[in-house]
Amino acid sequence: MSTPIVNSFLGNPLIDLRSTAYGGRSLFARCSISPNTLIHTSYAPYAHVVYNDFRKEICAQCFAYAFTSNLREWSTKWSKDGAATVFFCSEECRKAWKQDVVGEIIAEVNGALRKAARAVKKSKGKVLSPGVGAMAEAITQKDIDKAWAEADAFVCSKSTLATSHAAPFLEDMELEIARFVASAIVHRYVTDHPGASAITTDSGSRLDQASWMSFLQLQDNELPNVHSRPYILPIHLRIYKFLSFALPAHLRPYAPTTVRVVLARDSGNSFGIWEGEGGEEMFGWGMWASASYFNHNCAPNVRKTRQGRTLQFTTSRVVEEGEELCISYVDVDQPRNERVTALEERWFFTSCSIALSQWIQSGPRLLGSDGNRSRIRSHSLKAGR
Ligand SMILES: C[S@@+](CC[C@H](N)C(=O)[O-])C[C@H]1O[C@@H](n2cnc3c(N)ncnc32)[C@H](O)[C@@H]1O
Repeated sequence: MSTPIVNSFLGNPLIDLRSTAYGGRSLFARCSISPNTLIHTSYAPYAHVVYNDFRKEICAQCFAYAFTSNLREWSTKWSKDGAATVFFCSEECRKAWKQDVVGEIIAEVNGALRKAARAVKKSKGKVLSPGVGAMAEAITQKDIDKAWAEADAFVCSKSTLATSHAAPFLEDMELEIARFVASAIVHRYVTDHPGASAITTDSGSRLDQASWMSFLQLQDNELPNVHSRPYILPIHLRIYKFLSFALPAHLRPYAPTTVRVVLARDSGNSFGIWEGEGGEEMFGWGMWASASYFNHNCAPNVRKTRQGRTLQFTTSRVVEEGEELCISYVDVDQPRNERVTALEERWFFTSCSIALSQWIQSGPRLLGSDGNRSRIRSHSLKAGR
């Protein structure tokens, strides 16, 4: 059965989602738009993770950074037996977070995942993933499907995942990815169990308009991602097996239908959670589903800013009726070859000829003072817009 189309932009008089000939779907101006016009707001990430190293320094609600306030860590906390302790910049943020039960469940899950990771490490139970290394160069969709089917069979045979001896060991960064996926599972669970949550979709402080349906419609980048980084498939399979072992029992049934879907959409659609405009640090990353329809241009006409957990998109110049609305995925001040490499490796496209020719003609001047500095930070596994 095909997934019904969820168009988050319906009803927005300014912008429209259309197909392009060069790069999937993209957003276009429905009318002439003045500079500095807010054209889209994406209220909260559907899935996100703050790196464990930043846990005490980042407000769990608004992502404020303690060091910006000359503090080493936040002192307002929430804690519960078995859950990961959560830190806030203010009582107001703590209250807002408490009101939205998703945060509390995620904290409990993070506690459970950490405990499971320790148990696995202690038991030294490393399970080798289905071998894909040898064929990584020429890997096809069929190979990937087969590897996931094998992982499904492994996960479904209860005995294999009954003890930590059988569950795979995850490196620190892999555990961060597992926590990211788990946050999407919690959102699904809470949506399916409205009694568990005070979540509403009409308030700016709650879930994005994004539902699981709209999440499913994000571009699936599994194959290009595996081609670009062949080592990622065994990692993804390990994360799936680990979560199937480590998730609390009520969330475990979501793993088979969620883990692969989220991992296939993470690359190419996620945004880094940065210190702020022009900030140096990336604290983690998230997926704001409705924010992921802006295509890239090295001479962008839209600027992305983050206000707490909300992403806002604002025009940086006059945009004509019918013109495409683009952000830049990379630092426009980077040398051209670096931008091209980053776009190819992380967003899987090379056909940015229009964007590049515009950039070459105008130079970085045109992009100058709009404050849009979406940088790419290389990491063994992650890079963020
Ligand atoms: C965040 S998504 C943007 C929305 C996407 N076009 C869609 O249909 O879902 C990023 C992906 O869009 C495509 N894309 C974005 N900008 C592009 C460009 N300038 N040239 C070619 N493809 C582009 C690439 O496939 C990239 O991985």
